[in-house]
Amino acid sequence: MGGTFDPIHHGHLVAASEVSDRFGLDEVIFVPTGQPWQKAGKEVSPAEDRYLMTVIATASNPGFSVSRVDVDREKATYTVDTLRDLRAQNPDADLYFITGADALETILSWQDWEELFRLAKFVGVSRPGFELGIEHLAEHLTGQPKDALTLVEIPALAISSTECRRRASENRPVWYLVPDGVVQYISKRNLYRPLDAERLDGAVTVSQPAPDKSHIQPQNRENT
Ligand SMILES: Nc1ncnc2c1ncn2[C@@H]1O[C@H](COP(=O)(O)OP(=O)(O)OP(=O)(O)O)[C@@H](O)[C@H]1O
Ligand SMILES: O=C(O)c1ccc[n+]([C@@H]2O[C@H](COP(=O)([O-])O)[C@@H](O)[C@H]2O)c1
Repeated sequence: MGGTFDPIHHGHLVAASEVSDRFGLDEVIFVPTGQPWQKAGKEVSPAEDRYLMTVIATASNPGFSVSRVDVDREKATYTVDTLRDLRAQNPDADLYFITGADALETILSWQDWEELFRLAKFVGVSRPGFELGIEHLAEHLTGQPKDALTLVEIPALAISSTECRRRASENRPVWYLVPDGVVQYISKRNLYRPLDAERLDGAVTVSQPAPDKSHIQPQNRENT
């Protein structure tokens, strides 16, 4: 499953889990983009932060892993390259590429899109606010195997990374929209920092009070 994951949220994780169950996948590989060319001009967090948040979010699931192929490639991220690299690393695997309804809508604008269906089977998942359809692709799928593209309804989670970033920048909670470790990573790295930095600094001070040392004996204090 490819994505910018800025930050990764429970919508991504539910999509991966549902598709894994539906297709009996051995593993779901999350592939954070390196340089998402269709988001050029928009502010995107450093690839290393997005990669680490993805590692944190998936660490507890033995069926999930994270690949650096896109993060380490020193050029714009194209799915055609992602799939070629994953194919080279997994020559005997059946590859599936999981994509949400919104991304599927734009697939004909992707680099070398004609090649994509030769490299992997595609799975399009439902997403609130977007039509899950293949009308725009129908003529391009003729001649392809029936399972070249499958549409899957998943439990609806109206979560987006955009909304998570907005909330974080307004100092509103992202708890339960993203995994707990990702909430903590966003705070630790000051990602999506509010414009009003003073307000954030205040909030950090309040949420991270100095440790209570009143239980430490006076002689111990002298030793520290
Ligand atoms: N809530 C969701 N339900 C189903 N699929 C989703 C959901 N959120 C994202 N996806 C899919 O996950 C993939 C990666 O998405 P991406 O990292 O761009 O997240 P996003 O929430 O769409 O981000 P942004 O709001 O910054 O555009 C895409 O294929 C996208 O369609
Ligand atoms: O290959 C392309 O040209 C292309 C263009 C836009 C998006 N994609 C892929 O679609 C996935 C979701 O992208 P995004 O930007 O919505 O996070 C991710 O794996 C991207 O690399 C791929």
